Amino acid sequence: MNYVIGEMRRASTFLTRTLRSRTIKRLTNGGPDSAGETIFALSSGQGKCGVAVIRVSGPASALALRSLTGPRQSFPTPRKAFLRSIIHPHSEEMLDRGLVLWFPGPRSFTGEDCAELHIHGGPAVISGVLEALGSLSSLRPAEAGEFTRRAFHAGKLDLTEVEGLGDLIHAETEAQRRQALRQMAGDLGRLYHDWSQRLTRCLAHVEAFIDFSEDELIEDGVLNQVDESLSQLVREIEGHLSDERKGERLRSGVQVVIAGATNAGKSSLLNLLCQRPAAIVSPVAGTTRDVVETCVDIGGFPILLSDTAGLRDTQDTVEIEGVRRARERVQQADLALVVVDSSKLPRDPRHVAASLGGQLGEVLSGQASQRCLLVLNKSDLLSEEQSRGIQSALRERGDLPQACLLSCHTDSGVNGFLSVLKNSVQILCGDPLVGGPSLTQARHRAHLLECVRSLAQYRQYRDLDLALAAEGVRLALIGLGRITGRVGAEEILDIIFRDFCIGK
Ligand SMILES: Nc1nc2c(ncn2[C@@H]2O[C@H](COP(=O)(O)OP(=O)(O)OP(=O)(O)O)[C@@H](O)[C@H]2O)c(=O)[nH]1
Ligand SMILES: [K+]
Ligand SMILES: [Mg+2]
Repeated sequence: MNYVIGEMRRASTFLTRTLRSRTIKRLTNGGPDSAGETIFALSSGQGKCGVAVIRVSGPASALALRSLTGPRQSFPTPRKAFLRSIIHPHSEEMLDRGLVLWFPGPRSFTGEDCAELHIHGGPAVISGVLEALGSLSSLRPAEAGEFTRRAFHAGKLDLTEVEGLGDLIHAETEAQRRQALRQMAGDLGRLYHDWSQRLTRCLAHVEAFIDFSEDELIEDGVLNQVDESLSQLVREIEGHLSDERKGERLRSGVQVVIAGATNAGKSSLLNLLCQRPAAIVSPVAGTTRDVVETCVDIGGFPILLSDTAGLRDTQDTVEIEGVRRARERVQQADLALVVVDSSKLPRDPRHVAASLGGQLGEVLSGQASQRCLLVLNKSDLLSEEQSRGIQSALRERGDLPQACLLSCHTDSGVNGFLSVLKNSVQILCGDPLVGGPSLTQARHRAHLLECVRSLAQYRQYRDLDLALAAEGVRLALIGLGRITGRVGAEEILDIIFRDFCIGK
């Protein structure tokens, strides 16, 4: 978009006003109060290990490194590892020999001067070196997350990248690692940043229209272009939101519930999937009452598996509560594994599908859209003929969900079931490397919804009161900025300068 802006004076008034009274306040609280302090911490895990890494960040990092390596050893060149004796600065006792690294700011993780000491991982060595660092008056122990917070304030990472880093540290399965790594690399942040920039441009154009249209200093059609850009943006954000929570699910684990009639073998299936006797198995109907939960990795995807009480009518008050909890879990689950005792299915294959449909309805209680898999257990109890009959009934299963015939006792059919389960979970989580980056947190979803709502305000007031409409765009921008933690006056100015070619 090109504007015909005649007067520099007017333009600069507009800019100043944009800056002073309409700027979006920096959402990052300015910066760390602790800037200027030098912090240190053990960055590797607690407990005995081969190598431990101690990190130092802040202006006194060089001093700390010099103090702990003594005057007779040369100071390391940047970003290279050097073997050095680590010496207590006051007692001059040698504490260890290890690798030291020097990362002068701003080319460091935190953007500040940083040092790393790679020492032996024994508890006494670690505490000795930490004590030596603490004995230097300019240093103090870091608080939780303080290194990353400094990296954020230095602009090294935006909030989505910080969250990606946190997720990477906590990733337990391959797919979680891939998703976290992608987010940490800034894919998600870039997507939101691109949206922010487009919104900012729209906002600048609406504001310019408010200020200059009366004097006919502005091209016609500017607002139409804004309308079009905003509609396109809303479509993209809504597309990103309608991902069926794939990324969030992968991040926090897919909720899979095992449900069905008593004694169908639900607890046996749970134990088989987690490879340990997590739940009690017995021939007594109604053995499981509480929900039994366990986490399993199915083909790289994280699953939160819950075994539930068998569904039946009962007078036992404890069991009644168990059944209530089971039904609640089924409602909340991403995927239900409905377990059926196949040895109790009708002998006549023509009646198998109807019987399965009835049992399924009993478990799902009307939730037709619920994703589920049928697990026909105890196949070891079937005759060859029965087994063939069930298989053929399943081939013509009509509107029944996918079904697997297996035995928890002999493991027959279990591999086939595992691959069906993996496929279902993969569909629920998506491939974190394919397509746009996934929405991974409820926090992002909330801010994006806020953004879409605010853009509806723009449309609502566009022809009634342009100032109110512009406010909608501004609120949308704040919503997006909250996700990355970066919406600043400077960014608005950058775009205004670029688009308006003022003061080149
Ligand atoms: N023959 C055979 N028996 C099985 C199989 N799976 C489970 N069972 C037996 O079926 C009985 C019930 O198994 P559970 O795993 O306790 O069944 P459940 O569905 O959890 O039962 P509730 O918790 O009481 O609802 C036990 O005696 C198991 O040993 C199987 O594949 N074949
Ligand atoms: K049982
Ligand atoms: Mg059980």
